Amino acid sequence: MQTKTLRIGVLTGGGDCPGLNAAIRAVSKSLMINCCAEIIGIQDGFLGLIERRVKPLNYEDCSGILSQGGTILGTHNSASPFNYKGVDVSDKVLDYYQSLELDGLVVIGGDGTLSIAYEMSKLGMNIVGIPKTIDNDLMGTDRTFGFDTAISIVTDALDRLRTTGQSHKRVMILETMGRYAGWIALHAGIAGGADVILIPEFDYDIDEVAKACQSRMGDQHYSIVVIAEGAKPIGGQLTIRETKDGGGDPIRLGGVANVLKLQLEQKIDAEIRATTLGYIQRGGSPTAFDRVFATSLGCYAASLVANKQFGKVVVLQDGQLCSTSLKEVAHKSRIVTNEDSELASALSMGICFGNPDLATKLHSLNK
Ligand SMILES: Nc1ncnc2c1ncn2[C@@H]1O[C@H](COP(=O)(O)OP(=O)(O)O)[C@@H](O)[C@H]1O
Ligand SMILES: O=P(O)(O)OC[C@H]1O[C@](O)(COP(=O)(O)O)[C@@H](O)[C@@H]1O
Ligand SMILES: [Mg+2]
Repeated sequence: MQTKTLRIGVLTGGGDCPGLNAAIRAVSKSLMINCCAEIIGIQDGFLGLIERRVKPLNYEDCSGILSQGGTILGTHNSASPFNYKGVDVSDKVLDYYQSLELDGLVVIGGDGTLSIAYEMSKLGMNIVGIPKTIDNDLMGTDRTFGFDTAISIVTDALDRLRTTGQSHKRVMILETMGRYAGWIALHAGIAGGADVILIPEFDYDIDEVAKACQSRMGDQHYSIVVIAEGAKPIGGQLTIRETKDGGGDPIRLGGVANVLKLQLEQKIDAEIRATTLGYIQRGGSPTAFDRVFATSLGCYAASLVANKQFGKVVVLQDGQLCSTSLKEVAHKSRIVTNEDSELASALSMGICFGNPDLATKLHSLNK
């Protein structure tokens, strides 16, 4: 009796990030090598399932892409089957999935894409998730791929801002991405030796920030401030770059570095310059760490598919790869908490977070 070839779809959804091609390559090659699977690439995330655009991926398609940024499949960060131009087309997406005769679908995405994946799995799709995003804000995993590359890019930018800031005796502000989570700013801020790190999790007191910058002006004559795009002053508003219609969160953040510059100019006697790094943070080649991590996640996902362990997402917990249910990660977001060990290190190094409550936390740690 002839056994049916396994047919597996693969899609990448949400904002692109370095390592997507490494993950596509790993899950596809691993399934081809170990299960003789046929791989169907879904184009542009869930939009490809809505608009019925797919292309078979062969072994050669998945070769030579390990170090490439972006995604060979394309992606989309506002298309949802549950809200496509205001209409719920999830039943049509399910019909299309069935007509493709797929045995399963590997969804490489962040919190938004994996929330869609969870809802589609409840309708009957066999889905395995792989966590990606520069934001590192996915619940249930200690890390997502793309994050390491993003923080190394931001760290490099901070090293460069330091030499120009030092030469001109200026306050240099750098704005990072990350939506409502401060992971990129926190980790790159530590790696880049920032004096001030402002993140969405803790609203900042402008007087605290001004005090930290002013004291550095008298001593070192320059200072480095890292601010996450989702940070805001106590009692203030988010800085919104644009709102986009479509599914999910319509808010696109951006521009807070300039807001902070204007606020600080009222408070301190120093020249201030603001830089917004933007999409540079998620373009280009992944770091060696992200290549290895994305490869491991892809291979683990392939083994879940081979064992028909659907409704799961591969995660990293306490240094070990394992899986959790899509339900555990859907409709949630992981942010920096008071208990975070890197936050504690930063506080202990005297980095200002513009928040007196956090300084109190440090005092209680030292008691
Ligand atoms: N909580 C949610 N529930 C359902 N769908 C969501 C949710 N959040 C976002 N989405 C959908 O997922 C898309 C991708 O989310 P986004 O956060 O941009 O990317 P990522 O998958 O990288 O997190 C959004 O545009 C939206 O259509
Ligand atoms: O590409 P857009 O629509 O401007 O979105 C920008 C957002 O995407 C990100 O780069 C990545 O976020 P996701 O991983 O959720 O897609 C955020 O850091 C940023 O706020
Ligand atoms: Mg997201």
